[in-house]
Amino acid sequence: MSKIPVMEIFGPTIQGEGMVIGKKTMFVRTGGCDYKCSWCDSSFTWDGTGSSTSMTAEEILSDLQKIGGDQFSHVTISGGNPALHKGIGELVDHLSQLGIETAVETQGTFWKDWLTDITDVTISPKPPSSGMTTDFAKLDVFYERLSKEQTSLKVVVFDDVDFAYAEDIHSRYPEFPFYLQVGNEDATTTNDQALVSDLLEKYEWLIDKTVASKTMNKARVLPQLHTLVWGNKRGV
Ligand SMILES: C[S@@+](CC[C@H](N)C(=O)[O-])C[C@H]1O[C@@H](n2cnc3c(N)ncnc32)[C@H](O)[C@@H]1O
Ligand SMILES: Nc1nc2[nH]cc(C(=O)O)c2c(=O)[nH]1
Ligand code: SF4
Ligand SMILES: [Mg+2]
Repeated sequence: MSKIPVMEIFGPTIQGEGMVIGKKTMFVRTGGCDYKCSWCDSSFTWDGTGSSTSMTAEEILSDLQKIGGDQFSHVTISGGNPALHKGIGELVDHLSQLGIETAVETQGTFWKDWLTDITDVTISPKPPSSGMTTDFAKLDVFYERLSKEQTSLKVVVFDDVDFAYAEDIHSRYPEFPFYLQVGNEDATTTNDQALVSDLLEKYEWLIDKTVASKTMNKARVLPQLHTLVWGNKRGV
């Protein structure tokens, strides 16, 4: 039984991003990441400013039920990079035995076999503005092993260079549904009004870029809905 470092368990809330945006879900956020994106909105999972609790799959399930009661049937596992942790396989087994759907958010750098049992897999390769470099051989493994029904690609875009990177990703992996997401440049501000106005302006810019791109005819463009509703608040 391998333990999982857990930073936070919260919900039910709505999935604010990507392929199941708007869906009611619980969140399990794991600690630790192999990346350190310059603009990471969850850097407390890896920069030493947050603390994790080492938990078994059974303990996580019990907390989910304690916090969410019978008011959920979907659990999103995010991080950090949840694909660093072997023990999540057991959690996914328990949840699917209970008829609870699962989602995972990962950047596509480490494969785990339990990923094939996840209902909604979001792979989010990182554009140049993050400061990270994509290992395409690793992404190819995800493309080979996951079905297009259970998977989506989501690229966060901050500028023109990121948009060109997004076009490249979508072209390389055409079978996976593709999502563009507005980048939040200030993931710590508490000035919600200024943040929302800035994010909506960025959203319009990203829509304009998408409309003008023949590569993006099938793409979907989304904001982070939770940020528009709750700003940079944690645990929502
Ligand atoms: C915090 S990450 C955790 C999962 C995984 N490490 C990953 O990056 O895919 C969850 C999602 O938030 C996105 N994200 C992180 N910081 C962001 C920001 N400042 N603006 C918009 N999206 C952001 C990531 O790209 C990813 O899609
Ligand atoms: N509501 C809500 N939706 C989300 N979608 C992805 C999130 C994440 O941090 O991985 C997230 C989050 O933290 N909250
Ligand atoms: S890969 Fe995800 S969790 Fe890791 S630093 Fe980047 S955005 Fe943050
Ligand atoms: Mg987030």
